[in-house]
Amino acid sequence: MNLLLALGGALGVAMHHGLFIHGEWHVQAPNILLGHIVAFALLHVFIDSSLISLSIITSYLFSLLSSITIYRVFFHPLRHFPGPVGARITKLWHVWKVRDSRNYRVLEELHAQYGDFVRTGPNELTIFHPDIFMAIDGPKSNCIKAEWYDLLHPKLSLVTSRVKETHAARRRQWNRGFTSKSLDQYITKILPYITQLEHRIDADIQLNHTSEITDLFYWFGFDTMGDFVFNKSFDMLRRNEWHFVVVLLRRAMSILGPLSPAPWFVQIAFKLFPRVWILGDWFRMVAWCEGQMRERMKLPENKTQTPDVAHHLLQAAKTNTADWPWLSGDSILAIVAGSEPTATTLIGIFCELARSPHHAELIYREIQTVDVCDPRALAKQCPYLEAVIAEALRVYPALPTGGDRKTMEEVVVGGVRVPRGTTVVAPRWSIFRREDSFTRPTEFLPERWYGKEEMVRNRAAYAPFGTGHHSCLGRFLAMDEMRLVTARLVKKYHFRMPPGETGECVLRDMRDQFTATPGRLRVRFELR
Ligand code: HEM
Repeated sequence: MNLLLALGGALGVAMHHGLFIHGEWHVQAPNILLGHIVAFALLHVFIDSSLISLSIITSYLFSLLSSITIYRVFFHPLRHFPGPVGARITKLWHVWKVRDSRNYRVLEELHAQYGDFVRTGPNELTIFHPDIFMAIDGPKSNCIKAEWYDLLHPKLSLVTSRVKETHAARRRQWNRGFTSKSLDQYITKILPYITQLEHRIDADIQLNHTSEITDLFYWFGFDTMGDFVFNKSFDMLRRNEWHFVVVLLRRAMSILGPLSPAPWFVQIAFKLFPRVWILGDWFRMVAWCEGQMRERMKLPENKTQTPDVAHHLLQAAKTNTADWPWLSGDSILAIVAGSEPTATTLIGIFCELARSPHHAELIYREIQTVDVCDPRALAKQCPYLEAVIAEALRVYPALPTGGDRKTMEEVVVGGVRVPRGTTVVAPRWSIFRREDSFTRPTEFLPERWYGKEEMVRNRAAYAPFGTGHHSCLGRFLAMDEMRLVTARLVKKYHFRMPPGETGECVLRDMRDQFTATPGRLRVRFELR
C-alpha cells in the first residue's frame, strides 16, 4: 500500500516536471481532464479495494498540485513580481474575482495596491506602464497573441491567429477590403443606416418617448456589419427589435467576462459542454453565420453592388479552397470586432454630449459649412468633432482589458525585464486613466486633443485601436462611422438626459467581456 501511495506521489511530481511545466496545455485541457477521469476509473476497476485506489488517486493529485504550487510560488521566473498570493497559484483566483465581469475594476484595484507591474496569474503579468503598447505590439516586438486567442480552436480567424506568419498572410488578404478606395465605397453603405437611425429617433420624438440609445447604437453597429460581412443587414433598426442571432451572440459573449482569465477553462467549457446553458447559444450562432456564408458563396457575383469587407475574402476563397476554413471564423469575428466597439464608443460620445450640451454646440458650429455625409471633409474641417471622438475612445475604451500577448523573448518595459514566455496584459482602462499621462484623467475633456494638447502628458499611453501588426484593421471605417453618426445627429437634433438620469450607469454598469458592454443610456431628442 505504502509503495503504491509513493508511486502515486512520484507520478504527480513527474507529470508536473516532465510534462505540464513545459509548453502550453490549455487547448488539450479537455483531453487532459477526460484522460484523468478515464485513468482514475480504470484504476478503480483494476484494483479491488476502493480504499487503495482512492488513496493512490489522492496521493497523485496531492503531489501534482503541491508540486505546481511550490514551483509557482517559490521558483517561477515571475516570483519577484508583487501580486495577490492566490493569483500566483492559479488563474481560478482571477475567475472568481471577475465573476461579475468587471475585470477592469479588479485590475485597477490591483494597480492601486501593487503598482505598475502586477503578477495576476502564475505565468501572467499585468503591466500598467505607458510604454507597454509599444513594447508588445511595436515594430521591434516579437510578442504573439496569448493563449486566450485559441478561443475558437480549431476554427481559424484573423483576429485569433497566433502564428506570426499565418497572421501576416491573412491580414494581407483582409487589407484588400480596407484600401482608401474601398473605404470611400463603404460610405454609401453606411449612410442608409444612419437614415434608419434617424427614423427611429424621429418616431420616438413623435411619440414623446425617450430614446433607448444603447439599443439603437447596437442595432446600428450590427446592422452595418451584417451588411459588410453577409451582404445582408440584421435589419434591427428598421424592424425596431433585436435579431435573434445578435441576442445569441451577445449572450454567448457574456461567458467571456468571468472565463477569459483562464483560457483552459474556456476550452473545457466549449469542448465538453457545447450544448449546456449559454454555450449552446454560441454554437447556434456559429451555425447560423456559417449558413449565411455558404449561401453567399453560392450566389453569383453582383457586379453592380458595392463590394463589402467579405467580398475580397470570398473572391480569394472561390479560387483557393484552402481559404474556406477561415471564412466562418473571420465572419463571426468581423461582426463582433466591427459592431460592439463602434457601438460602445458612440454610446460614450452621446452620453457626454447629452450630459454637457456645450460639446454638441461646438460641433454644431463646426459642421455648419461642411457636408455631414462626407467623412473626409468632417475629418479635415471639424477638429472639435475629432477631439470628442478621441476623448470618448479614451474614457470609454472598447477593449478595457483584452488583448493579451505572450513574450517570445525577454522584453524590457520601463527598465523592468519581463521574462520570455510571460503572458502580458495591458489594460487600456487603467493606462488611459494614468495621472502622469493625462491631466484630470477621469474627466471627459476633448480640449486635451485640440487646443490644450499639454493635457496629454504622454501620448504613448493612448492606443485605443492598438498599435503595429495586431492593431485594428477597421479603424478608418470605425472613425468614418463615428464621424458620420455624430455629425448627422448633432446637425438634426438637440438632445439631453431625461429627468432623473445622469449617464453615470454607462460606466458604472459596464461589463468587460473582451469587448466592453456599457450600461444603459437613454437620451431625450428634439428636432433643432
Ligand atoms: C471604435 C471602434 C473600434 C475600436 C476601438 C477597435 C479596437 C480594436 C483593437 C484595440 C484591436 C486589437 C485587438 C487585439 O489586440 O486583439 C482591434 C482589432 C481588430 N479590429 Fe477593431 N476596433 C474598432 C472597430 C472596428 C471595425 C469597425 C472593424 C471592421 C471590421 C474592426 C476590425 C478589427 C479587426 C479585423 C481586428 C483584428 C486585427 C488583427 O488581428 O490583425 N474594428 N480593434
